[in-house]
Amino acid sequence: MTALTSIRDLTVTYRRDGTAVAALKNIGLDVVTGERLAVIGESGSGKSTLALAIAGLLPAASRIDGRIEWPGLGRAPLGGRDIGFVFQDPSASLDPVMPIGKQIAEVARTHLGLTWPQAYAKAKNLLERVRLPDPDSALLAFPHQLSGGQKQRVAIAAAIAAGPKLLIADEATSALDTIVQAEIVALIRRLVAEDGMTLLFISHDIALAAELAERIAVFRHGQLVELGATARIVDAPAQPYTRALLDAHIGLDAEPLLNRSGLAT
Ligand SMILES: Nc1ncnc2c1ncn2[C@@H]1O[C@H](COP(=O)(O)OP(=O)(O)OP(=O)(O)O)[C@@H](O)[C@H]1O
Repeated sequence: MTALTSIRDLTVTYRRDGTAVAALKNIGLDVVTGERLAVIGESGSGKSTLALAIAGLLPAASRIDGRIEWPGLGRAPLGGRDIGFVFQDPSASLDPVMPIGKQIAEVARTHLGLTWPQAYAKAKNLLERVRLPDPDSALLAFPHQLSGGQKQRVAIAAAIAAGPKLLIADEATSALDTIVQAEIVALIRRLVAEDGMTLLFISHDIALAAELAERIAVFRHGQLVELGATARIVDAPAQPYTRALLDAHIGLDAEPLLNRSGLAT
C-alpha cells in the first residue's frame, strides 16, 4: 500500500482581523493510492483547509508548517493535472459566460497538450461519461441553462478532464437535494473506479461518507481525532465524538447506518 500523499505534522494558521486562527493542528495522515477516503467533521473542523492544503490552494497569507509529500507520484503534483477538485458550489468553478464544452476542452488542451478538435472530442466523451443528456448540444450550453445537479456533473467532468490521480470532492453534494445527491455520489464512485483515481471525499455527513468511502478520518477543532476502516468507525467508534456524530445521524434518520456502510464495500 503506497501512500499517494503523505501528510506529516501539518499545521495551518490563517490570519483573521490580525488574530491567528489555527485551522489544522499537527495532522498526520496518509492517503493511500487507489483508496476512497472520507474526511468528516462538523463545520469549522478544518476539512476544507486540509483539502486546500493537499491541492496547494491555500490563500497566500496562510501559514503552513509541516510536510505534504507525494511518494505515490514521485514528484510534486501539478495543479489541475494531478489533482481534480470539485467544490460545493459548481457555479463558483464554472465560468458563467463560456460554453461548458469549451471549459472542459480547455482543461484537456492545457494539461494534455491536445488540439482544440481533440479537446472538444474529449469534452464530449466526458459529458457522456457524466451522463449529461444530449452531449452534442450540451457542449454549447452555458452553465445557467443547467440544473444544479447537471452543473455539478459538468464541474466533475472538468475536474477529471486532465486524468488526475487524486480527485478531491469538498462537500460536492451538500447543495443538492437527496435524490440528486445520491446520483452524484454514484457518479463519483463510478468515475473513480473507471479511471483508477484516489478519492478524498470531504463531507459533514457521516452516512454519506460511510456509503462511499473505505476509510473515514474524523476531524474536530482542527485535529484528526479518529481514522479507520469505515465498518470499524461505524460499528465500534473509539472516540466519543465519533459516537456522537453517529448518534446524531441515527437521531435524524432511522435508516440503519450499518447497512449503508455494508453497501459501500
Ligand atoms: N480564509 C480564511 N481566513 C481565515 N480563517 C479561515 C479561512 N478559511 C477557514 N478559516 C477558519 O479555519 C477554520 C477551519 O475552517 P474550514 O473551512 O477548513 O472548516 P470546514 O470543516 O471545512 O468547515 P465547513 O464544513 O463549514 O466548510 C474555521 O475556524 C474557519 O473559520
